[in-house]
Amino acid sequence: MANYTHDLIVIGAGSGGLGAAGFGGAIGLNVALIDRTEKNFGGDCLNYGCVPSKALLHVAAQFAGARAAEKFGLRTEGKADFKRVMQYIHERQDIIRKHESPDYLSEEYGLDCHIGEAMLTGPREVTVNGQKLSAPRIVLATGSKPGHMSVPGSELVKQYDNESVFTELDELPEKLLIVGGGPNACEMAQAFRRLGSEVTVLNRGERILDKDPAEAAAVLQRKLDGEGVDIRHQTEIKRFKDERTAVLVQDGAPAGEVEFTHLIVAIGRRVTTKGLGLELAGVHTKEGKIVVDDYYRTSNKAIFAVGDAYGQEMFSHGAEKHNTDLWTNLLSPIDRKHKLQHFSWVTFTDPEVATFGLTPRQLEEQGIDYETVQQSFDHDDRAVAADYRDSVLILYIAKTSFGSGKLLGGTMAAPGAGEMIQELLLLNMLDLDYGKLTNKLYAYPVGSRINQKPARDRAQQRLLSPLSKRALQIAYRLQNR
Ligand SMILES: Cc1cc2nc3c(=O)[nH]c(=O)nc-3n(C[C@H](O)[C@H](O)[C@H](O)COP(=O)(O)OP(=O)(O)OC[C@H]3O[C@@H](n4cnc5c(N)ncnc54)[C@H](O)[C@@H]3O)c2cc1C
Ligand SMILES: NC(=O)c1ccc[n+]([C@@H]2O[C@H](COP(=O)([O-])OP(=O)(O)OC[C@H]3O[C@@H](n4cnc5c(N)ncnc54)[C@H](O)[C@@H]3O)[C@@H](O)[C@H]2O)c1
Repeated sequence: MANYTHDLIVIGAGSGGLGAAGFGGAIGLNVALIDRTEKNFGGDCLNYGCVPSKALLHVAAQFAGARAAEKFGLRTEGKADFKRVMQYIHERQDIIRKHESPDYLSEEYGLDCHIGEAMLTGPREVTVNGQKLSAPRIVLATGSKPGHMSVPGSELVKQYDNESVFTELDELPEKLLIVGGGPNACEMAQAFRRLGSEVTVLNRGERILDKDPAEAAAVLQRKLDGEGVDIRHQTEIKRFKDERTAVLVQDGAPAGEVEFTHLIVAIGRRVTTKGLGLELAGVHTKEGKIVVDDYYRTSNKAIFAVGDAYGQEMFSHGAEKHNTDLWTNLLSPIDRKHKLQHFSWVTFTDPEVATFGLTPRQLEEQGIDYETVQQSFDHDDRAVAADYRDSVLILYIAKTSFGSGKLLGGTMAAPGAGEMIQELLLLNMLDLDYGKLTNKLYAYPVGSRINQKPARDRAQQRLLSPLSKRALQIAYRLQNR
């Protein structure tokens, strides 16, 4: 320690950096946490990602609810007052920001917070605002940046991304064009459509949410279609004719033009390392990404990467997982390897699409024998009462000659799916048989009873086989003479 200014230096104060630095501070280490601006503390999640997008979706859901009530006599009119919508979003952010500000972090966790552009200037040295800091370990939690369009004519057009949508957009778009088909595009499309914009989505891929199963994505696609979002697949912008007109290609062939008043680009995120001085610290990159091993180490063994900068699980809770593993490795001689067995993610549209555990591709790569169970909501009493029968639950269950098989993963597309899958995720994390749910008693009619339905059906099938029916009849008659 004597030769270093700090025990640990963390660059980036987003979900990744806050977690890495916060734990160090909590155990009493001398930790420096650096971000380029004070308002960036909280990172993408608080400032331009999870929090504002969920607040926006919340407001949009109020509009959808009011419109849905029209068939029961409520009269509604008008579009959203966008300034008030943004005000609501910013107020929500401010509440959370109080616990992620440099002052709060210094006071609560004893962190030495610096505001400025950080640069690695040696294998264990970081320079910020001309000051040299050093530590035996450095964590890069420098995040990612939104991708932008660079087709001919791009310079004519204002491209909103997830940052500028929440900091610069000051009116409700009349005709909104969204490029992308992932969670960001889907959440934005539904939110703005519900607030009153005309929305067109252009997706390069064959379907929306290509990291979730097709059957689940189809449920959301039908909902978005029903709400009037115009989604065009295998479609891209070839060029911008002017600031309001995009010329399209579909599957390589000309596909007309689309007019818009506003454009949001949601085509994924790129890890950016420009200006970070990686070469001075011997940290290698490949195609712009930081090269990391399964233990979050870069090519400089004193320097680690977590969060979006790690390049995998680009979610807030992905950063949380990385930090749990990282701190295990920083504190113990036995290293914890990065593994992706029990991860989950949720797209917070209506319906939500929630996926957990292993995907079919991972199961096949790992040579695991499994069966797929697909459960409809058609006869679920809660789904009937609350009118969400067009929902689906898909489960992957290990094939086994004993018991009912472990729950390996799955996806639900339904309102509240993100909450409803939580007990399934727990079974999956604890490596338990799916059949454990068979005798769980749910309060009627909670939506999560759907999780039990396939387990009960399977138990009933076994119980009602001709042989077991015969045995049950004999047992009954012997007991009740
Ligand atoms: C629209 C949208 C919605 C999302 N919704 C969800 C969601 O609902 N749930 C979820 O789990 N995830 C969601 N995500 C993903 C989530 O926001 C990110 O995965 C997460 O914020 C990444 O955190 P991070 O700390 O790795 O990076 P960031 O939050 O990007 O933080 C990196 C920080 O490093 C700083 N930095 C970089 N370089 C330097 C430097 N040289 N010097 C000083 N500071 C530097 C930056 O200023 C920044 O503040 C969403 C993303 C988007 C775009
Ligand atoms: N609820 C959540 O957890 C949530 C919500 C929003 C974003 N995020 C995260 O933020 C990150 C960014 O999300 P995203 O949806 O932008 O990225 P993504 O990589 O998940 O999806 C990008 C989409 O854009 C399409 N695309 C790419 N280039 C295109 C082009 N030129 N023209 C048309 N379509 C094109 C792709 O086909 C794909 O559907 C991801 O890591 C995501 O997981 C998470």
